[in-house]
Amino acid sequence: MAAVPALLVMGVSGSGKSTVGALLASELGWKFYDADDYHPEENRVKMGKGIPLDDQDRIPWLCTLHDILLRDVTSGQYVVLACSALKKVYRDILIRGKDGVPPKSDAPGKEGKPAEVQLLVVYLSGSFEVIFGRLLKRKGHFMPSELLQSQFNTLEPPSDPENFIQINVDKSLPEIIAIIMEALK
Ligand SMILES: Nc1ncnc2c1ncn2[C@@H]1O[C@H](COP(=O)(O)OP(=O)(O)O)[C@@H](O)[C@H]1O
Ligand SMILES: O=C(O)[C@H](O)[C@@H](O)[C@H](O)[C@H](O)COP(=O)(O)O
Repeated sequence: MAAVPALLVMGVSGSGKSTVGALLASELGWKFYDADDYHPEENRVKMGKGIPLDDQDRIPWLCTLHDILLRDVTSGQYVVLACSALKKVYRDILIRGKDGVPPKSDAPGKEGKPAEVQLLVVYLSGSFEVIFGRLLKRKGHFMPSELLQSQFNTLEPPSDPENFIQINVDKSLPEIIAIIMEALK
């Protein structure tokens, strides 16, 4: 697999993004970002009330994350981002910024190619039952476990031609890290 300067660890709430992402960044010596830390207050309040986010809530947040990734990668900093990135269009925004948002039909065409972040997507997949069980045990987090079904409903697993690997969350953390390290060789 070609070398990439950025890893996106994605999946539904409770799939292990933050845990795997932080471990991986530490193992690789790369900078770690947790997308949860970049949600505006309104998004946190909304999720805290048990209301799922929609595209309007997520798109500005994803654009901010793209800007951070692009800034770091352009300066030679390698990064790991843990982010739900549930839909294909969300991952496109992380890669291409707002140019990843599908244009409105009357929008004029864009000249030139937008700046892209080359990333490998690590998709943490698992059953509703396993992940719900982990969320129930997780303490001190603003995300209510009742939102998990909406996360599964929104989820568009990555598929070709996206640059991705899929790992089942039934595996232990050391196994998951080893698989990702192998994919980076
Ligand atoms: N592979 C794993 N095996 C067992 N427990 C895990 C695994 N990955 C994550 N966990 C646990 O599951 C819970 C959810 O993980 P977390 O990283 O917070 O998920 P996310 O960031 O995707 O919401 C945490 O309590 C974490 O310790
Ligand atoms: O796009 C979203 O709906 C959110 O990003 C969501 O997917 C995320 O899961 C929350 O921020 C809770 O954080 P945890 O993923 O850590 O539960």
